[in-house]
Order: sequence, then C-alpha cells, then structure tokens
Amino acid sequence: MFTHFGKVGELLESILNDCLGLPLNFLKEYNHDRSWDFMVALNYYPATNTENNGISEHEDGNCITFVIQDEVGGLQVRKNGEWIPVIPAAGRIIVNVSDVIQVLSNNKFKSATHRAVRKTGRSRHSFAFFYNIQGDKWIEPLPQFTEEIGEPPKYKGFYYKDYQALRMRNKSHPPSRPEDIIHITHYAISS
Ligand SMILES: O=C(O)CCC(=O)C(=O)O
Ligand SMILES: [Fe+2]
Repeated sequence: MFTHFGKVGELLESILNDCLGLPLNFLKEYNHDRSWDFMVALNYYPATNTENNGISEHEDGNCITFVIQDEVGGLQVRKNGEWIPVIPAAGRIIVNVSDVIQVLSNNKFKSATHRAVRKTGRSRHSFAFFYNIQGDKWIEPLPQFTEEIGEPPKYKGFYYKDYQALRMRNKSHPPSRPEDIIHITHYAISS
C-alpha cells in the first residue's frame, strides 16, 4: 500500500506540475527522492462534552497529503473562513496540497487548512500518507512564479529539514503563546 501511495503521489505531482504550467517533469526531477515519505494511522477517541477537537486547525508541512477516514467522518477543510466537512465515502481518498507546494508556487497553490473534529460518543480512525521531499532540498519560490513574471518572492529560501525540525519542536516544546508556533509564515517575506 505504501509503495502504491508513493506512485499516486508521483501522479498527482505530475498533474500539479501541469496545472502550474511548469516544464514537463520539473517537479518529478526536483523531488525524486522518496525516502522522506511516511504514513501514520490515527485513532481519535470519542469527544467529551467539553473537548471535541481531534486534531486542531493546521496546514501540513510536506508536499501533498492523502487522508483516508472511516465512515465516522470529522475531517473539515477551511474555505473562505468557513469549515467545510469532508463527507466520508468508501474508497475515497482526500488529497491536500501542503506547504512545500505553496512556497514553490509563491502562493499560487495554497496549503489546505484542515482539522479533524471528533463526534460525541464515536471513535474515529484515519490514515494519512505524507508525500514529502528530502530534507537537504532547498525550498524557495521558483523563478517561474517570481522573477520570470515580475513578482517578488513571498518566502525566503530554507532547507526542508530545518523547517521540519522547527515543526517537530512545536510538538516537543510547545510554545506557551500560540503566536510563537512555527508555521510556513516563519519564512514569509513581508511586503
Ligand atoms: O485524521 C485526519 O482526518 C487528518 C489528519 C491530519 O490532518 C494530519 O495528520 O495531518
Ligand atoms: Fe494534516
């Protein structure tokens, strides 16, 4: 299954490549190392009356994420400030664009803001596959979305592993102030 997801990721990446108008196989060649891909199984226990967030609002830090949720549902995506429930259906795979694509495309494609909300009295299970990029890759807005079209870059460049380390630190040493949690905006260039 893991290898199949990697292949589906490559296919989706090639579709994104075309949608972004990049040269043929550009993303495939840029992101050819599959060793940082990973998959997790998630269990969410029934919500209580006081707490129901299975996983709070966030964007994923990788390239493309696949989510498979069970029939209980609960995944929600934010669109124009509203939370839209992702209705579960057998065989359905949800695809989220994540932070690396947002940076490379200089915000042409946005990283999906999503969360999982537990239902009162129901347990929920999901899988997430993170199609990733190797840690030593330098990530910055591509010239096709900046200098070639006269747009300023919206992000400073960074090594992917440094961003991942900062995100891990969010978890191992959660900052007391929510505004100190590291998001991709950490690298944003204010205009
Ligand atoms: O459980 C889900 O439906 C989503 C999980 C998720 O967003 C994540 O692990 O990043
Ligand atoms: Fe996520």
